[in-house]
Amino acid sequence: MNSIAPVITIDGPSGSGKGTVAGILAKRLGWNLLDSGALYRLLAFAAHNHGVDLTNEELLKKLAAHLDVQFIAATDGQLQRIILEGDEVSDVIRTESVGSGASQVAALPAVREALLQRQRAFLEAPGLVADGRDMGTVVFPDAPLKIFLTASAEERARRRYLQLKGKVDGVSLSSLLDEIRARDERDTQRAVAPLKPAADAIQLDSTELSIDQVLERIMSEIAIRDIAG
Ligand SMILES: Nc1ncnc2c1ncn2[C@@H]1O[C@H](COP(=O)(O)OP(=O)(O)OP(=O)(O)O)[C@@H](O)[C@H]1O
Ligand SMILES: Nc1ccn([C@H]2C[C@H](O)[C@@H](COP(=O)(O)O)O2)c(=O)n1
Repeated sequence: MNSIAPVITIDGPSGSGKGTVAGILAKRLGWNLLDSGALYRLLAFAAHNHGVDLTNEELLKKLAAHLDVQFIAATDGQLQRIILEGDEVSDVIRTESVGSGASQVAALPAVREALLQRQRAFLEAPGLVADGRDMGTVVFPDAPLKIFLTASAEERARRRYLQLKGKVDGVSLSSLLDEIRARDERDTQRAVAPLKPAADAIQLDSTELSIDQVLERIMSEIAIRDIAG
């Protein structure tokens, strides 16, 4: 176990429920939270604002190293807030187009390298819940509990549809399914830190499970390992 504090990693494809589960778990345990996907989303969003092409690895690396971002922890009545260059961007970075841009910049080795230390710096006492694609394989390989959360692409598209319906114009189930499949393909097939379960990860298929059932499973793994004090 890390000498600073324990880490629980939750990796998996888009829409599997990682972010939801990681947020609830961090709150329940009173631990810190790393939403690593938000860093890639912020980079894609900042690149768009600064007119940087999503294939320009050298400029993206510099932008990643100097990203002016603040994560404000969730409080009882409020979700975590994200501030980029002084502006609140918590909602605008959640669109599927920013997600797609994030998936493109995330395939660039220099970008991943530039964001590595920034992600590891989230590890502070009393502990960290980190969600993403390579938390258990690359960023925190010594984590005492690694979860790989999946669900069928159809179920993930259905969840996303329910999440966006009424909030985003022109959203359709079939286009969400296409986007999820395209993102899965890019995230699993890239050469560097592809989405895959760590050898010692517990694989959890949430297709037929509620959020509470997923949390219950993870809490029982925490209890078995006695990692939360
Ligand atoms: N087990 C579940 N059953 C039903 N709905 C769920 C479940 N888990 C998550 N959801 C819902 O699915 C949607 C997507 O979940 P979430 O954003 O946590 O996924 P994610 O894996 O973090 O996706 P991304 O990687 O794209 O950020 C949310 O609306 C969430 O409430
Ligand atoms: N550890 C991570 C986290 C995210 N990414 C990339 C791949 C995703 O498609 C994109 C957005 O992530 P999300 O917010 O949907 O979890 O960012 C990654 O490569 N590694």
